[in-house]
Amino acid sequence: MLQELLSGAVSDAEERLLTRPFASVEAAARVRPPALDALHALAPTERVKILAEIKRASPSRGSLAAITDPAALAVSYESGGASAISVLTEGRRFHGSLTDLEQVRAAVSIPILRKDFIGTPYQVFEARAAGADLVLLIVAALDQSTLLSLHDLIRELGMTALVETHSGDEVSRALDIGASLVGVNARDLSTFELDQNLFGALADKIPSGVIRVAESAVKTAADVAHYRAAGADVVLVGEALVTSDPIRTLSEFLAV
Ligand SMILES: O=C(O)c1ccccc1NCC(=O)[C@H](O)[C@H](O)COP(=O)(O)O
Repeated sequence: MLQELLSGAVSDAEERLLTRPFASVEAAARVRPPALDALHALAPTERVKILAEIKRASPSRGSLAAITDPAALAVSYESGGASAISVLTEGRRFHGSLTDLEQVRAAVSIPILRKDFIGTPYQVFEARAAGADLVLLIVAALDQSTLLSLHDLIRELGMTALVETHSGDEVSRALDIGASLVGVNARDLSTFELDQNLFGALADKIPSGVIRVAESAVKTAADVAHYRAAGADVVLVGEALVTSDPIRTLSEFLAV
């Protein structure tokens, strides 16, 4: 499933390349105002931070929320206290787009993550051109040299990579490329199985100085507290926010 999601996202980008050549996207990326400092926004503090996701649908859960106005939802996230916003831009299974990201960029002043299946430099330039400050790199989807070169490009463009892992070996690979922001996804992206204890099992492998992000499977404030107790600096939440009153839910989650 993961390789299918990656190859679908890469071929959709190849389709866009036909009408928006590489050089013009790269130029648009390089002339944007500097990216926001996501490492500062997500830095560890005495309180857990929330990376709030705009998620219409997913392969594991189907349709979640209509979200006709992603910018309005992003404004709610920002006013509810989210530290950064994740925008799922994958179209086939998550029903997102780069237009969503552009609209969110115009509406909020906190960092924005392009959450997608990234496998090529073109997609990284697209992210920056649309206003992203962070880009997701999924270790399981990429060989080590591609992971390193995409990570270097993200940094060269002044952005931050959220390097996502799902095993101890993947955490080692993330640290080997010099990741400063490492996520542990409770969701196995091939089987969709959720393991809320995986973050706690891997957190010790992530050294201090590297920001630790617990991803997925948060339904309640108790779930946020579970991740916080296991060492999460940041918790990434999608479904629980898009299927509730986000401001109320964020206030419960941030009270942990
Ligand atoms: O959510 C899915 O079904 C999914 C399937 C395959 C690849 C990625 C998938 N989701 C991306 C995510 O990692 C989540 O959207 C994110 O961590 C938030 O998860 P949740 O709070 O459980 O909605």
